[in-house]
Amino acid sequence: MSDIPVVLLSGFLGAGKTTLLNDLLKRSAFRDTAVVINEAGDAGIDHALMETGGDEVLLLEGGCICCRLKGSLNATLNGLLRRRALDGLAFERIVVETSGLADPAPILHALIADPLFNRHFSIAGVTTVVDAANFPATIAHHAEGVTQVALADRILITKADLATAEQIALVEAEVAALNPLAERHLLSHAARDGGLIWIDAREAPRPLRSRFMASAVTHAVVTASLAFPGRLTQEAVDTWLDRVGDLFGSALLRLKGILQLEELAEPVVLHGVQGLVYSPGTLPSPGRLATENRMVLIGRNLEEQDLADALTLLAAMARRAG
Ligand SMILES: Nc1nc2c(ncn2[C@@H]2O[C@H](COP(=O)(O)OP(=O)(O)OP(=O)(O)O)[C@@H](O)[C@H]2O)c(=O)[nH]1
Repeated sequence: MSDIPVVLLSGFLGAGKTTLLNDLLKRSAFRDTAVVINEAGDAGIDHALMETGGDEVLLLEGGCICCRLKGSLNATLNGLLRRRALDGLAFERIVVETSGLADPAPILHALIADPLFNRHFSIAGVTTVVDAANFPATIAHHAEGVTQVALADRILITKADLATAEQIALVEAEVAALNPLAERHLLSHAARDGGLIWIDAREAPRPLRSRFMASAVTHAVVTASLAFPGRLTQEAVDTWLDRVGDLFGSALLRLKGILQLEELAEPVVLHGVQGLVYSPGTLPSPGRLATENRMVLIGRNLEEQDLADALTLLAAMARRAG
């Protein structure tokens, strides 16, 4: 896969997204990163900026690129791609800072529905920033705060220096209830690592702790995942996806899978958002995922058992070797 990985950086208003981006942009390992921001006013990026053209694309001192969202995200990404081809703008990865009130699901949906996006880019995960002091209040009043956490592949809990140990423990428990599978990190002004924004969803996820993991506690967000052996035909996967679409419709917020297909030597990656499923391709170095299938379903207002049943059905469709 020679496509450009795109990470969505999500998190509620003031949670600390820009602060993390500033740290990321100082790291030499990320000098070939393009950052898309969507603030109308000041970028908040505190590097010395050097304009490379009359438009919204800025070359930062350390070599990174900062680009203001103009029109749709798809148009902005394609604009960056054009500038890369025509003006030699150099970047290998993109981080998109989403608005604090944005639900990542429609953003992911718009990206994967676009054939041009799929030809040149791939989704490399959602990283969500959570404010240790304010998270309970955020999710009590804003549904977007819940979805931002539920759909994350990695969660960074910021402002640990402003919260008590009890507050942090409460936030960690709430975050784990909403999204038991995401990796979690605690950050403060003294201990910050913007590099953690980066996550490649195509990399092997961490092992599941049990055959089934489900969490249905708060805010009606349910997550279920299953690891299972065997190989699936493309036809079986298509049938299963149709079935899942019919059963859950738009209540299924997200689907993430790594599957062994009979037709392919390497495991294939699947992303589904709001009824649309796409595959960015196969995992070139699957490591321990060379033989196993994994599927994660995240839904809203669904029964945990229904998600588990759908996963069991998929596992039953896999043929065992020999
Ligand atoms: N004490 C402390 N303050 C932090 C930390 N992270 C961010 N802040 C502060 O929180 C405020 C908001 O941070 P931003 O990085 O601008 O947050 P944002 O998510 O980009 O905000 P929006 O653009 O409004 O969505 C700033 O004053 C930061 O300095 C942290 O770990 N500790």
